[in-house]
Amino acid sequence: MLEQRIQQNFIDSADLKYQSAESLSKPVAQAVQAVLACVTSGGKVLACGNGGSAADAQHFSAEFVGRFERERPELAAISLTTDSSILTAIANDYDYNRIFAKQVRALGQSGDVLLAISTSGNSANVLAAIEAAHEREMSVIALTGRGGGKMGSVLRETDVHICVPHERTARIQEVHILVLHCICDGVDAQLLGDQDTPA
Ligand SMILES: O=C(CO)[C@@H](O)[C@H](O)[C@H](O)[C@H](O)COP(=O)(O)O
Ligand SMILES: [Zn+2]
Repeated sequence: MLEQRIQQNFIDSADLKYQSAESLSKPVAQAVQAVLACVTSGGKVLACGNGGSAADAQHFSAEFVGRFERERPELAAISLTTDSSILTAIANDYDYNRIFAKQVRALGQSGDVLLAISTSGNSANVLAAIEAAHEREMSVIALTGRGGGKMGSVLRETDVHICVPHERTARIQEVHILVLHCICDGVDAQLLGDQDTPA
């Protein structure tokens, strides 16, 4: 019974990845071009999200700043989920919903990219970060699910929306991490060529 349940999770996750390969390849390619244009002209990626999506933001930033699969120059990315002093001060003195927006206003500059991750598309602190990014003339790459939620309706034409066609948070997150790896892989391929076999 338990093993059957586990197998079903694997099957559902794989099925969703097959579906998403078709529907998401275009916006993911747009995201690659957007972050590439940003980091090659001196900009940086600011990444945010809650819970598992906070982990995804950190995972992505680590692969940009450190490396993905191949050696290449360091790329500028900062996760807005990691400085506990900043996070607790803003949450304590203002509101939890402002933990990312105030960091975007402090660090964001025109030409930077906000990577905004939310499976529901409705997390208030991520929505506030998008508003702050637009104020700073940054573009937004939004990773969502469940139809995009409120995030879907605040994005601009110059932003990129990668909306996973599913309702379950866990399944959506599993595609989000694949999308982030595709962005890292796409950036590396554009910078280094696509001939090398990754380690
Ligand atoms: O990882 C999980 C569930 O798989 C949770 O930690 C999940 O990320 C949290 O409940 C988040 O607060 C959900 O926020 P969001 O994806 O709707 O923006
Ligand atoms: Zn999770």
